[in-house]
Parts: sequence; structure tokens; C-alpha cells
Amino acid sequence: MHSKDQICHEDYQRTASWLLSHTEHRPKVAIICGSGLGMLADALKCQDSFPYSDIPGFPQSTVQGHAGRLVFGELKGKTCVCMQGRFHMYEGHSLSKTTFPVRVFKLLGVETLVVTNAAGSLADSYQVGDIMIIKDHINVLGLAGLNPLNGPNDDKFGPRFPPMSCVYDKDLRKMAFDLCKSMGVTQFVQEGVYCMVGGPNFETVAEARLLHRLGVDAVGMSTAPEVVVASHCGMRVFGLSLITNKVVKSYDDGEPVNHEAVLEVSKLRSQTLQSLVTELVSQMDINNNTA
Ligand SMILES: O=P(O)(O)O[C@@H]1C[C@H](O)[C@@H](CO)O1
Ligand SMILES: Nc1nc2[nH]cnc2c(=O)[nH]1
Repeated sequence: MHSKDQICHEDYQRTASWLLSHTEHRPKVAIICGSGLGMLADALKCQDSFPYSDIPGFPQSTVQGHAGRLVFGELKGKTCVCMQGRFHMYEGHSLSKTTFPVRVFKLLGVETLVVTNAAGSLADSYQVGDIMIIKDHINVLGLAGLNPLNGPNDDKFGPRFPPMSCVYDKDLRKMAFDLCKSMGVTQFVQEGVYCMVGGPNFETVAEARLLHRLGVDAVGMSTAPEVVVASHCGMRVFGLSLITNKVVKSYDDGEPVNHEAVLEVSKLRSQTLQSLVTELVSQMDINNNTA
């Protein structure tokens, strides 16, 4: 490690080598679980799991609803690695630390990243409990110059100036929507734009109105940096937001949100989300090389 915030290729390599020597799983898909969505990992068979505190170089999870475990295993015969708990900038991590696992996954051989999050809705037609397939994102922090790719570019991962105009894979989005049809759940499935803000406070009414006018459908405090880093190193990306609350856009009514309520709603759709992600991974066109 060079300085507190600067992470070099060897740091990622060291963590990846440690993991490769502690599990025989060789994942092609990585799944990042959002707040209260850690149960996605419960569907993995033949699990090897590691608390983040045991993994050299890994940051620690500090948020309730993020267990802080890396779980390797199989979803319908496809080898995956699942983060039960992610890292947010508001916890005090640098953006390069919050995205550290994504580059480690790349070195493990992961080709597809599935991101999930809990988010508040701005779109008037959305309901609490809706699942939003992420079509695109607005990275407020990135627009303001806070980007995990800041600093010297690591050409071994990707180019200095990566495009971001088609990040969320169109085929996977269609596959997910078709799966939702066959599961009979399209009445609560949406497709929309996710916006990442820094948090940890939820939005003021004026901020909510601004985001709404910008075309944001759902807002949260994560995901965009992970997706930027994954896309930079050539991974295919698929994302889901679970709408846990409606963001208050009025001074006269609306229930102020809190994290406990967010976690409570996550439970409501846990089974559907688990089935959707499992089926999606099982239908993905990936070569499953086991060690
Ligand atoms: O990790 P995610 O983005 O799912 O977590 C969301 C955003 C905040 O961390 C938290 C607020 O309840 O949930
Ligand atoms: N920023 C933000 N993040 C969330 N995560 C879950 N709900 C919300 C919300 O309303 N706003």
C-alpha cells in the first residue's frame, strides 16, 4: 500500500491470491448485496465464506444490514462470489476502498457484476416494494470530481478515459424482464435511472425535487462507483434497486424515511429478488471453469 488512499496493482493481486489459495471456487459472476439484501447469498450452494476481517486488504462493513462476509458458492451450477455487505463512502472509506473488491473480483476471473441496492423512489408511478432494473445511473459524486478512477490510471485494468454510455448490459436487462414475466411479477417491476448521492443523510425536499426534475427514478448512496470500476475493467454489469421508500417531495405530507424502515422493506421482496438473481445467473452465458 503506498499511501492511505492509493492502492496499487499488487494490493489487489495480494488479496486475490489469498482468496484463490483459500477456496477452490473460481467465480465468473460477482453479486454485491445492498442494504438488507444479504439473503441473496443464502441461495449459494457449497459455500466457502470469509468474514471481511479475515481477508487481507479488505475494508470492513460498518452499516446495519451489511453482514461483512464474502461468500463463494454455486447458483444452479454457476460459480459466484457474493458480497454480503458493501462499502459506502459515508462510512469514511475512500472511493477506491469502496470499490476495492470489484478489482479483486476481476483478478479472480469474474466477468459479470450484479449490483443490488436499496433506494428511495422519485418516480411518481413507483411503489414501495417495486424492483427497478437499472437502465442507467447519474453519479452525482462523479460529476463533481469524486471518482474511484481518479489518480494514476492502472492500464492493466482499463483505459484512462472509459466510455459510460452503455454500462448496464441490454441483453441482461431484457433477460431479467423476461424472467419477471415468467415469474408473474411484472406488476412491481420497473426499469429506470438510479442516482447515487453521498449520504448519509436522506434528501431534503428541495434536493428530492431537483433529482426528480433531473429524471432520476430512484436515489441511493452506493452502486455507481462499483459500476464505474467494473465497466472500466471490462466487466458486464447488471443492476437492481429495491424501492424501500418514496422520497419525500412535499413540505406538507410524506413519511420521513429511516434505515430501519429500509431494512424492513428489504425483507418483503427477499424471496423474489433471490429467485430473480438465481434464474438470471443460471441463464447467463458463462463458461464455468472450476479449479
Ligand atoms: O448499500 P445500499 O445502497 O443498498 O444502502 C442504502 C443506502 C444507504 O446505505 C442505506 C440507507 O438506508 O441503504
Ligand atoms: N439517498 C437515499 N438513499 C436511500 N436508500 C434507501 N432509501 C433511500 C433514500 O430515500 N435516499
